[in-house]
Amino acid sequence: MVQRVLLQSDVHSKSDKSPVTVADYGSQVLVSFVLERELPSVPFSLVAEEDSGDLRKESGQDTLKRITDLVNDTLANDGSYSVAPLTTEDVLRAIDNGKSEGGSIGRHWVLDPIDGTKGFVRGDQYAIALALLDEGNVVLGVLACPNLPPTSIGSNQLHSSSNGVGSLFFAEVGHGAYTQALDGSTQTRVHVTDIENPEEASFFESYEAAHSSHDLSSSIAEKLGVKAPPVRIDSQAKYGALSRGDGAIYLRFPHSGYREKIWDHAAGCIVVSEAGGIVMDAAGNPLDFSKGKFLDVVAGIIVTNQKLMPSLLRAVKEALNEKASSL
Ligand SMILES: Nc1ncnc2c1ncn2[C@@H]1O[C@H](COP(=O)(O)OS(=O)(=O)O)[C@@H](OP(=O)(O)O)[C@H]1O
Ligand SMILES: [Mg+2]
Ligand SMILES: [Mg+2]
Ligand SMILES: [Mg+2]
Repeated sequence: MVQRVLLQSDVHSKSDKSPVTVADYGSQVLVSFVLERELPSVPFSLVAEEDSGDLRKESGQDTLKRITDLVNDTLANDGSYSVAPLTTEDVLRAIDNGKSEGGSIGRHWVLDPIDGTKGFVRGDQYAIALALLDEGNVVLGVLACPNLPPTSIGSNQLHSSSNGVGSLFFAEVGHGAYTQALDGSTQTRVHVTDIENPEEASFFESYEAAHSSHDLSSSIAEKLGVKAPPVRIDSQAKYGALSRGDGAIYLRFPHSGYREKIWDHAAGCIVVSEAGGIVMDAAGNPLDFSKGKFLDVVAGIIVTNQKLMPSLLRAVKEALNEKASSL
């Protein structure tokens, strides 16, 4: 809904030049509000992407007002909470609830209120991604993908909003991964594909070439013998689609200097792992979510099933060596 009516004036640029919209802030306010109310007995710590800095400036006042109206309309339409309308101060405070640093001690919620903001603004794929860290390990993950159809996708169905209902994925450590349509239909367990032959595999990568090297992934795919063209979609919807076998491999190789954040991978990582897949960095290390808000990965992130991982790792090492020797 917000995606459909979003005005260009509601898209802003952050200090790192990435976009943020009233929907990113509004989603962070709503998730923070609901977590606090639903789980009052759990000490509340939230590591979330957005902060209130720009909204506290004079230039941010109109945006803050629009976020507050959006959140109040959403709460009123939903009707689950009978509370007085939130003030702009309440909204700033709810956003700032997301300031925790995470780490290896205790429990922390990890939130990307809109992952794939560029996809959201384009009308393509995006996700709301929430995970729970316990002593540095991801123990719970939920991915809502409003534009990802609940049935398996082909590459031709991905680049425009689905007018129908989207997909929800969730996983708890040791209990498998599940999906259901976002309208609340029955839950089904998901499994990654059991393809062993890379010639039958297809792979996902970022839609945005600025977020992941398409050249490197194409060289890896070629070495591995993958025949299908890349399926490019925004956000952790890639992890969701992979968890139910829509594709076999996800390759992510950010350009040098970029540091990955935990909220871009925590929920997706547990969904895929509980669906039987493996998520590693390019050196074959598991992702370490215990170091605060950054993920220190070697070169990039690769995801696939147990059978394909050894040959994928070999192809990645070869492609990275070739790239290094050509520099
Ligand atoms: N330069 C650069 N390199 C690598 N990654 C970056 C970069 N800039 C941003 N980001 C992060 O990418 C998140 C979305 O990327 P995705 O790969 O999921 O989607 S896509 O690239 O838009 O297709 C995106 O998440 P959101 O900000 O939540 O949309 C960013 O955290
Ligand atoms: Mg962002
Ligand atoms: Mg993100
Ligand atoms: Mg985001």
